[in-house]
Amino acid sequence: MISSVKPTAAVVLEDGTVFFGRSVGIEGETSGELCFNTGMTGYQEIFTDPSYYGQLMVMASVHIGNYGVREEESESDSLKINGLICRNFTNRGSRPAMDQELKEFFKKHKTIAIAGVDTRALVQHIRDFGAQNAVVSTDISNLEELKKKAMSVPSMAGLELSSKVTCSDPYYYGNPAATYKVAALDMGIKQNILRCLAERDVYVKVYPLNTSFEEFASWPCDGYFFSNGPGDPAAMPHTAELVKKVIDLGKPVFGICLGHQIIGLSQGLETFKMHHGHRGINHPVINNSTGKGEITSQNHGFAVKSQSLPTDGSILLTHNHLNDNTVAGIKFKDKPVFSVQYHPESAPGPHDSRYLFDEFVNLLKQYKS
Ligand SMILES: NC(=O)CC[C@H](N)C(=O)O
Repeated sequence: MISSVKPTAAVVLEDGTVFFGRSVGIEGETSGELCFNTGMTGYQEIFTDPSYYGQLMVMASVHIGNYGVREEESESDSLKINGLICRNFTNRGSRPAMDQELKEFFKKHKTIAIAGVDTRALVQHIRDFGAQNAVVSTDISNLEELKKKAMSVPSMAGLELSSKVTCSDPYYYGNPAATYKVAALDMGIKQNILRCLAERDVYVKVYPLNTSFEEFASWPCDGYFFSNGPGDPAAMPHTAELVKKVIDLGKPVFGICLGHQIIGLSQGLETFKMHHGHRGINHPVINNSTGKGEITSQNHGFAVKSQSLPTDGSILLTHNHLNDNTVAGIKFKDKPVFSVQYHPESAPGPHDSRYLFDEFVNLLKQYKS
């Protein structure tokens, strides 16, 4: 135990390991896939990122809540994680610009948060034994029962979750008089992606996941965007079909994270579930054409298999993750299509990779002329 306070909550892993803590928000029980994020800042953006839907978030950073919440800095309209596990949870944030305490935010969105957990040991456990499911509960009277429940949580592999976080109707973002128009498929799109496009003179029409190809392709636009999102990309064959048809239209296409994975799947590439994924704001990536490194924001548990890239050079490996050499970016040789596994919009994280939005806009410009 790292706290002398009596435990009032626990995380029970499917392998039977138990970590104790105390409840800091609402009482109850929640479950999902355990993952950890190593970012030192940016908890609000992380907790509201729709790509985390279905996951229990362990924050490796020790202090959570110390700068409160500012609603307009959310990446979506609600908290998207299934539950929070942290070490120190601060009840009183100190930042003039905050508009509420993180605790209030968790209460408002009815999301369970527990603190006082030995998160260093828990992160090492996930790192050593891989991602696994767990239950978080504020009732710790029957740990055996919680373990059974943890074992029955559905595996993330094979789960389609985008439909839970996509918009219900199409909407527009940005300036209608902007120079460029882009149709975006919302698989769980982060706000900052829309801001990054709008800031570059792009007007975006955002479509729900279940949009037909005919409808998606009917808006007169200069290019297409496929967003980030939760779940297993291999569980979305209909979306891969739509993406393939869109790519065949010949207009510029850009994809981020889940969008990147589905662009890969649409061309016959394969994806796999990683041991414990990449989630943080200092992941090193190399741009293979410039030889330059970039420090990136990442959040993914699946990746494109490098061995599945075609040997004829029709799809180029533009970026690699420097820690494990996994595929971090691809580009089509003969089409204006490219995608990255990481988050150039950051939020949170460094801005090193914003140039990718500029490259997309350059393709839109070339296409228009
Ligand atoms: N941020 C994302 O788009 C995540 C993509 C996918 N759900 C994964 O975990 O790999």
